[in-house]
Amino acid sequence: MTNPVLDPTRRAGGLDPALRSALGRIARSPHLLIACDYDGTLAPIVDDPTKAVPLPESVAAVRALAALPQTTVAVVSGRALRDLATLSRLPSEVHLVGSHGSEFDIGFVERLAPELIEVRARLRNELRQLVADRPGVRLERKPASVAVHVRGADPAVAAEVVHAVRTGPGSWADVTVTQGKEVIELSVIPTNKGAAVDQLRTQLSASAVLFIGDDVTDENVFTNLHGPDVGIKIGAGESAADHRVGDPMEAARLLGLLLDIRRNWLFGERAVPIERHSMLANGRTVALLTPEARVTWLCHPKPDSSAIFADLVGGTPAGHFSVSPERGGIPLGQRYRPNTMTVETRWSGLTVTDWLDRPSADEVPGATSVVSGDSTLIRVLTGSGRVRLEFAPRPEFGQAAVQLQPLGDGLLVLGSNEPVSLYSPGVEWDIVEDGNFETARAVVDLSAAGGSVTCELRFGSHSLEHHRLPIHERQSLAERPWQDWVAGLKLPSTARDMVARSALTLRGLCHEATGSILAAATTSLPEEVGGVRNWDYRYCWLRDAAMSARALVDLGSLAEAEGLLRWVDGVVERTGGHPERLHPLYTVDGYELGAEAVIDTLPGWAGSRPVRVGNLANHQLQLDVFGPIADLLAAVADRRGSVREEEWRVLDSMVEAVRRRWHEPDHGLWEARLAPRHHVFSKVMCWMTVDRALQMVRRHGAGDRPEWAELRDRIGQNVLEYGWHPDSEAYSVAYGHEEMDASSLWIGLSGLLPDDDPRFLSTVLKIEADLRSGPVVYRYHWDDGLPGREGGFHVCTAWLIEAYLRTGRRSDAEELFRQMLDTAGPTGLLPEQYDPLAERGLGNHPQAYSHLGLIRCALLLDGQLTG
Ligand SMILES: O=P(O)(O)OC[C@H]1O[C@H](O[C@H]2O[C@H](CO)[C@@H](O)[C@H](O)[C@H]2O)[C@H](O)[C@@H](O)[C@@H]1O
Repeated sequence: MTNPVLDPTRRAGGLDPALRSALGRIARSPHLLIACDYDGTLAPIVDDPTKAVPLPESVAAVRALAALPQTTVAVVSGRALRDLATLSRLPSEVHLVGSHGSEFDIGFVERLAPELIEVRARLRNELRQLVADRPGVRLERKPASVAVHVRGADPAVAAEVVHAVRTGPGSWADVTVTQGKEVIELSVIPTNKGAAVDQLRTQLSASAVLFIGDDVTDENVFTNLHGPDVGIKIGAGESAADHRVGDPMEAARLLGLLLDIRRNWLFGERAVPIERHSMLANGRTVALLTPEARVTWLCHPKPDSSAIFADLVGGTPAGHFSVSPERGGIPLGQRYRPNTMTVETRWSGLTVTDWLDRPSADEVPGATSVVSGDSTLIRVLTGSGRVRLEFAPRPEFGQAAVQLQPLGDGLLVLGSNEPVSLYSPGVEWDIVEDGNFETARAVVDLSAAGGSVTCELRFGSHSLEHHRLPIHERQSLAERPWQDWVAGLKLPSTARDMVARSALTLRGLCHEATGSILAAATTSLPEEVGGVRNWDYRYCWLRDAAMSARALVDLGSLAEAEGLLRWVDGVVERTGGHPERLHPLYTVDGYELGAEAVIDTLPGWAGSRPVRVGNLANHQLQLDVFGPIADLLAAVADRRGSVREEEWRVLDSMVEAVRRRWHEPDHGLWEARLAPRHHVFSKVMCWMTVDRALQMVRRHGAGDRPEWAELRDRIGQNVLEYGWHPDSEAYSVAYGHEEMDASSLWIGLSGLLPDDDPRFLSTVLKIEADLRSGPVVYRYHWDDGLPGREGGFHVCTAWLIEAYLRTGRRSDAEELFRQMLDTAGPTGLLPEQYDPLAERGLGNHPQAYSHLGLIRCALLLDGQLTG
């Protein structure tokens, strides 16, 4: 394709919008190869080739780009490699390719065959004679070629020389002719910058190439570009490049802009602190809001499906729905409406009220097709000012092309698997295209709109009809079930509001249709900023879910436990009579997860890559999982006063599974990707499974099971004997391993050891000494085989608080609990971890473990639970 020559005086500030948008897109490639020509591109053309040095602005940009992760920079020049290295003085991170692509710095310089050396000698000799009496013409010798420069010659002489070279030695067999700016070059090996760039692309597995060049010799690179690649020609002349800039200085600015965009994308600059996000939920869908009311995370149709808004881990290009006052400013605050999952974000003159609705035919008599039974995200904007809206849905984690079609009172989202529509009466959308994606932008004047505008993002529906109920009634309908539910809880007086919010959060993580409970609402929020400990928690772990349901049972709500136990029943049934083959986690539907995968188009929260979906822990052996379920069954049975038939069946299966496998080493609850060990926690949980089963049969009239009692005692004796590490004077992480692990507190918390047993007391002291750091307790400090480190783990903090209480250290328990509460975000939510040095939350958010720990501690401190 040939482009018209653009105004070469154009400055980067006035960069062609198409080029700016192409730069924005390619800057977000998972692995980007940036290849630049040298003379005329990084270095302005000068008369004396030995004086061509790169612009300092270009050097700064390419150096910084080369230092970025997943980014490779190469200079592909017609110059001899050695000459290029000497003149450019670029650092070794920048790959150099010389002689028009035949000399590489990374290991595949071609050696000349003897016959080619002979041709080169003839060539040098012939050209020397040819230019001998031509003033201003000079030769440049390279390893496999000779360049004849005519820039210094009179134009008539130059033309004569070029003709003589071309028709003379240029016509020899074995000689390749390359003509550039005031230079003609004869090489004894075929050269082709296009092939060289392709070779680099393959070697580096680059997902896109950006190439900048000025000369005719760069054209075979431009011709080879395809797909997401971007080619930029400098200056005038025919070109196959899609874009053009005026001169090397403009190219330098362009590289600077690319650096800014890519760095921003890779490191998620200005990432919102994790704990400051609020969660919306309706028992079916979860979404996260930033403190500025930006919808930053929403997966659909299930909470473990792909995200349609993944801004949280991918920045703006990964999809968001933003609202803000046109005049700017930061919000005055954000809060949950009391005892609901409705979030209000307030600026001066603007309040945004967000909730996830679940319209149902029962609630809305005579409703029309707008009622799909699926989720609707409702955003009510009230106030008096002008408000800016940006709606950028990006289905499939931003990997599916999307179009927005204005229709009637809203927009249809086209390109998503499920129908999605945005009903937004009174909003005039401006649709902007960016590659395969469209974004809708609007400014609404709330005063002119009567003080309020409502946007309804309808999932599972393409209906843009008006809902017959007024919005305030729909808000009440959505809020009442939450309020009624909280009103029915037996909340402690200790941290009452925080406990209520934690309970609502756990309830929000429940997937009502199936009964499963998510471990957290997100994937890949990092355990270390910039680290690789990023996991997908949008699934139902047997352990976490059972502990969550247990916390709600303790608050007096059995429905979530009943739902979960039905889900567990289905999962156990699908093992085909082999409960010992239970996986640690399942999809919300109760099925096995697909393979763990990385979405390399997403840079991660604050640049913490990779972003993973799925979870390899799915294939681990974790023998502890039965304990929390048996504990939940026992708690439910005690509350309800009876045991259901399917619950006995599940209990029998669990005890049988423990009987068959308790003596095996396993991967343990922290899911370290290491060889199996005899984990103390797993053994204690096996003991607890049988202990709670016995408790149930004894309390609920199913007679005694002496063989269970014998099994329980055998497991108990085993772990008490082998789990103790004499050097640590404590129960350690695993048999024969000295390192401590917070989960070993369960030697006492489970009831296996009495509270006043010296071995428990000693274990508590050792864990406190080794693992507590200010307001948090780390899981462990042993080498789990992964690079980097992590924060303190909230649920471990909760376990230590319980251990303090059990061992008579109430004031320590109260103090640590207060510190734990202080780490929560402004709306009361907790992620998985906390970094006591940086004083910030880490890990997936909100995390069920953290909230169930908070609830249990408050109940214990209040004396409502005896432990
Ligand atoms: O592929 P490149 O990096 O652009 O190299 C092409 C040729 O560049 C050099 O010559 C050109 O730049 C000189 C300095 O500005 C200029 O005086 C000359 O007229 C240009 O043709 C270099 O000397 C050649 O070896 C390269 O083949």
